[in-house]
Amino acid sequence: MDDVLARLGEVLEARKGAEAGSSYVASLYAKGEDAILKKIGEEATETVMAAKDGDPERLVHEIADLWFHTLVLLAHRGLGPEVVAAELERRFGLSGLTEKANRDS
Ligand SMILES: N=c1c2ncn([C@@H]3O[C@H](COP(=O)(O)OP(=O)(O)OP(=O)(O)O)[C@@H](O)[C@H]3O)c2ncn1[C@@H]1O[C@H](COP(=O)(O)O)[C@@H](O)[C@H]1O
Repeated sequence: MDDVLARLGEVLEARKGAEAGSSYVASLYAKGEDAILKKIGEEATETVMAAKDGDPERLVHEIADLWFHTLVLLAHRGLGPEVVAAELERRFGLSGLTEKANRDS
């Protein structure tokens, strides 16, 4: 899983050098950050609607769209998926320590 996110992050970084209109991501960068934020808002709404709808395939599709557009935002800000992975890992480590402390007390 880390690998596909890392490879996608590299493609998103490389698209910064692409001509506007040459690809979906290049076009989104050219429209500016507000356009990326708008897509994130739309995909978040579509995720909620898919969850209410109850179709698991549609839910996975919409969450993939949501993750994808958040990765585009990160890349636009000069960041890669590894920064979010590191933050989640840090939290997981903290919660692991808390659980261990509770067990040991
Ligand atoms: N993973 C994705 C990906 N997920 C979703 N999307 C696009 O995100 C958009 C989702 O928007 P919507 O659901 O609103 O669908 P839509 O109505 O077609 O989109 P809009 O016209 O409203 O923008 C669609 O156009 C999808 O094609 C993606 N576009 C690209 N990628 C990956 O990003 C890489 C770079 O993409 P390109 O720059 O297009 O080569 C590719 O190799 C892919 O791996």
